Amino acid sequence: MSRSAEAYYDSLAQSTPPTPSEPVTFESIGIRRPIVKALAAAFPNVQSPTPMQQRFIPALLSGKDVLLKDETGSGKSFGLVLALLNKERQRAVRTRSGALKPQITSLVIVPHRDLAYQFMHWIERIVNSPTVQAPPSLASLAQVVVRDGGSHLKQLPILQQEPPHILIGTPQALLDIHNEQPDALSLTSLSTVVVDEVDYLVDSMPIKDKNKTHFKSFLKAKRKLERHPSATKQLLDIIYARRKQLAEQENYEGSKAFHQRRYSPPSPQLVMSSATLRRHLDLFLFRQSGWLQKDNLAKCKIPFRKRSQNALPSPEATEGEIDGLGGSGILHSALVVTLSGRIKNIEGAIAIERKAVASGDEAITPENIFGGETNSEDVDIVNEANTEPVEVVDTDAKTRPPFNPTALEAIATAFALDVPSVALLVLPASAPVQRVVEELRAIGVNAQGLDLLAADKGRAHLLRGGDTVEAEPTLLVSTLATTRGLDLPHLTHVFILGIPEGPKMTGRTIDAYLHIAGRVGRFGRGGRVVSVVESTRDEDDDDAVVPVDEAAKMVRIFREAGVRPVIFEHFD
Ligand SMILES: Nc1ncnc2c1ncn2[C@@H]1O[C@H](COP(=O)(O)OP(=O)(O)OP(=O)(O)O)[C@@H](O)[C@H]1O
Repeated sequence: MSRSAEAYYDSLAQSTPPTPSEPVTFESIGIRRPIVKALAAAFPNVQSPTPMQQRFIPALLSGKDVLLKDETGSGKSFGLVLALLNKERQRAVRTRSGALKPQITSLVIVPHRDLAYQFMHWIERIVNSPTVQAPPSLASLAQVVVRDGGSHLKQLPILQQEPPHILIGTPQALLDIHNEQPDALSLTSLSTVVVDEVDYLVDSMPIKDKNKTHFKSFLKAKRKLERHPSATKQLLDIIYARRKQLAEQENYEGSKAFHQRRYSPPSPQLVMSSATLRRHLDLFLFRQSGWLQKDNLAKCKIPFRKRSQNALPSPEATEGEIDGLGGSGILHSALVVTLSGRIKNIEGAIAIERKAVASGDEAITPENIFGGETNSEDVDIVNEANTEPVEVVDTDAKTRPPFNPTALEAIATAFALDVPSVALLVLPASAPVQRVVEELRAIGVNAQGLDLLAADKGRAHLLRGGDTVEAEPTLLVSTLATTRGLDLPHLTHVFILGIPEGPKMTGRTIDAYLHIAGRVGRFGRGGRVVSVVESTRDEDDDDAVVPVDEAAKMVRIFREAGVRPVIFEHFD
């Protein structure tokens, strides 16, 4: 970037926020006019930058490192895409023939394949906007590298022949490519590196007091983490090897190393983003990693607003008054499946006034759906409505169901009663998605695996706006590992099976809950989050000693996250 451009963006980043009478536009924060026009045509709902986009986009365009933290669904990833599209194409290198060859400008590291494709879809939509005349080829603008049965290595020649402006990839796929052909990613001459969902990709340990009893096991776990760094850590260590070395030197040699750092060749700016950033990770990134330029860093963060108990909604609150996480109007509920097979609301849930979401005059009750034993005739009738042919589940040939059937039944009932259009079910990280889809279909739910590569399924959900109502409500099924950061605009409900990141309760558990819940309530929309957990408590014997059960953990998650659960009306 030229010095004058850098100074211009820097002045935008430094400038005092405009007064309310001065409308802030994407152009006024440095996005070029053709991109703004294409954006307006492709995403008519995106009219002006959010306050956080107003802060981080100019900072990114000025070449600063950026640490970005804002609520789920607040437009962080989308704003990053706009800023990256806006960047000047990276310095071209002279080939032997003397021609100028473009290089990869920005590398975006994301935790899973579907998020990579989401970035790609956004770029594709902007580029294919009718306002863009003679659009560049999509491959020259952006490419995705993900591990799909080893096919990512076949992409090497394409990457080398036509390096994209923006390369989006999952960490292991990128590392594989780098190990195979170190020049292919031109890692050290990139202009920008973005790590989205950084707290998922870079692990760190909470700081422990040496006098505490578990200090030895903490040290052991810490050493293990250091011996086996995540693929993202390895990549960042490669890209920022020089920065790291100088940062370490600076610790010992002070100002001499500081001057060396100032005059050493530029390294790519680093942008890291997430809705949750625990203090120990913040400290690790800032003090220990050596990746960031501390004196050229914009920290664009809103603090996590953990509300005090008093700030929680009163029992008399109505739906509109509930200020949920990740946006206003999210309702959080939890259904508990007891040892005796009952399904009931979690202890402490409050009742609120609520408009019925399910359509139709006839009252729908759990009994109407699962009144007695579900027999095969019932299943066939309901399945007729499914748009997809259903693979018949031969239960005899199958092993034991991976989940408590009553828990799946609770989800099916809640889905039938409350979901008007599209809901998401999030399973634990390594759960068998297809198997659960089959089990749900067998009990009449129009379930589909969330697959953003299949044009007729998940991808369609991703690309459509938020106002379409499905002819038949759909339940998209995914896992914790594949939902981080996904934007499904017309989702109204999220169901969570079990304790996220369980069974141990740590800060990551709370963060995982916040991220899953954050798939609804995006950009000020409402939504509902329903967890379904099992209880191991004996209802007939209050004094029986039992191991800490999922229901008790769920109560703790709500408490730590500052959420008061509300009663899911259709259950006890
Ligand atoms: N300035 C804007 N005005 C209106 N809508 C916007 C704006 N910026 C982004 N959006 C919309 O907000 C939604 C959420 O965006 P995005 O996925 O970037 O959020 P996020 O903060 O990255 O969420 P998460 O933390 O869950 O990853 C998208 O549907 C996007 O179209």
